[in-house]
Amino acid sequence: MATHEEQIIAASAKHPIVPVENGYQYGTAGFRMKADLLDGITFRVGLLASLRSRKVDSQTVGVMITASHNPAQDNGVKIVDPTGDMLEQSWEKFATQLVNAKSDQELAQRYTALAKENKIDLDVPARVIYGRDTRPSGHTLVAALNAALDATNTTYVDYKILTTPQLHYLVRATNTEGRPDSYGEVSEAGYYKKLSDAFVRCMKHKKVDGPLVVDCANGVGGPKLSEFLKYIPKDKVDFDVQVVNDNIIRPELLNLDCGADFVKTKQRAPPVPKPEVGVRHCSLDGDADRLIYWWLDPELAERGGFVMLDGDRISTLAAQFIKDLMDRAGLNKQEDDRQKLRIGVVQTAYANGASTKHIKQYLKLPVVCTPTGVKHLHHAARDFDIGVYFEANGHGTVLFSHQALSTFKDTQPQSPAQKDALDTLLALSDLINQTVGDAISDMLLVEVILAHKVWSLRDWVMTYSDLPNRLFRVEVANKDLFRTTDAERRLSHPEGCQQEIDIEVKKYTDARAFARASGTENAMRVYAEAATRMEADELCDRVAHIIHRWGA
Ligand SMILES: CC(=O)N[C@H]1[C@@H](OP(=O)(O)O)O[C@H](CO)[C@@H](O)[C@@H]1O
Ligand SMILES: [Mg+2]
Repeated sequence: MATHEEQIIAASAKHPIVPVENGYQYGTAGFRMKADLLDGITFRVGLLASLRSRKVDSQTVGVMITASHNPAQDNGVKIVDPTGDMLEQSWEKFATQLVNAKSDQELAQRYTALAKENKIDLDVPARVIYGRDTRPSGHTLVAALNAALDATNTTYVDYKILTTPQLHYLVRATNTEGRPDSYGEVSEAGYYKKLSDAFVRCMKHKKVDGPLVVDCANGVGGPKLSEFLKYIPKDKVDFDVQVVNDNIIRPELLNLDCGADFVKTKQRAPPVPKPEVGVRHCSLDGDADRLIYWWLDPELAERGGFVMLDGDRISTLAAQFIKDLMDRAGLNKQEDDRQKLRIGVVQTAYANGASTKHIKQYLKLPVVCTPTGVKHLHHAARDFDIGVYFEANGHGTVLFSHQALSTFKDTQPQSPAQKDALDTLLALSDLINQTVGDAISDMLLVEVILAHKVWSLRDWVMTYSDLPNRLFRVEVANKDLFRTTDAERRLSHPEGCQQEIDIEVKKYTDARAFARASGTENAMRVYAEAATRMEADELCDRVAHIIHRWGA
């Protein structure tokens, strides 16, 4: 029988890597690029997934093939850990090492070396499950992945087309099957049943505030949302959803002038289908893990008629609602601070300053700022019993600790109102995807909160006023010259650059600006906010000039 190394060498020869000058790096979103570069990379990620499974006592590891909001010709591949979280950060460098091996032989040797260094027994079973978004290239990448799984004697299940959060759900459900902490039935249908059951429990005696048009970016969210809607019992909840931009037959339409990323970055409605004034809308991204609400409101003229409710808004809404429920459930009353459940919000530097102020001063909750990338937010949110985290772009979720869940379950209610609050908290913990940000689950969360509060989108947006802001992309010769500190809010390098930014920021009212190298693109990003639109634009311009000059 051929050894592992021989099997890997033979299989790898059919999935060659395309060398690039600076090598590949497992980044915020795994490996993501033009799909035609990804065959060899996906093969090698398959090798790592099998090592990872063997490292974690043969638990099931996930692989997701998606490029989210990127154009249709791109694709990407990333690993999901057994808990449903993203790949443990200390393993990202192993992915980078395998992918940058120069030959099939070197690859096989690195594989064996990694196994040895990490004390991985290559004879124990390895289990992997995987899914992909609607991109046509996903099909061939799956073949590369299978080849690696076969070469390493890994057992696998192909879940075919899924949203990214569905795969995360399935990984956690698989690894908790039959246990007291079972995450749900191990199937796509199980995911729909869990969400719809929790939604019905949350919506007892409540009504959804009118129709909702959901723009699915012409991605996987379209068919999956339509499927999910079939699970909602019409006699229990009247949820009038119109699914639009759900054309997955023409792949070139994916993320084209629609979807959450378009809405957030362009700050305008997708042109197609023509949005109706006053109707509630939301947009998902290409793999359905981001969510942005919006509508056209001619009466809010200072917003140009287009009003957007982004990740910061979802996060403040959720934090306030959960805090209020905990008050009503009598859980914030404990005299002893050590017994209190700690609720907190995690944001990045891109969160609008007005949202941060609102959370601190009005909701009186702690706010933590982390570097960009959901893995950082997810990690920080774990430090709370109830950790609410969202990136401004609409990616996020709420994490409940074991302590929080057992408190919700074990508290004996003294009144019907208290019972109701405790039931709702428990139902919310099932409704919210705890593994990763999930646009479908987050949308249901928003609908539940608005229904409980009997709020329109306008009521929601009136909770505070966003500071006008601008996000700008600056191309520089070498973005690596720029290094950040203080959760990316300041530049430590090149020395002297931050001082110049500080001088500009001081010239404006309520202003804030920062620059950082993008982790997903070869460019610098500059963000600025200030009291007025003009000031924010001008400040952004000036900081962009500074970055341009230092980066030349
Ligand atoms: C300003 C911005 O939206 N940045 C995005 C973007 O990261 P950059 O490192 O800024 O390219 O892509 C990340 C992955 O999707 C996402 O987590 C992040 O929020
Ligand atoms: Mg996405």
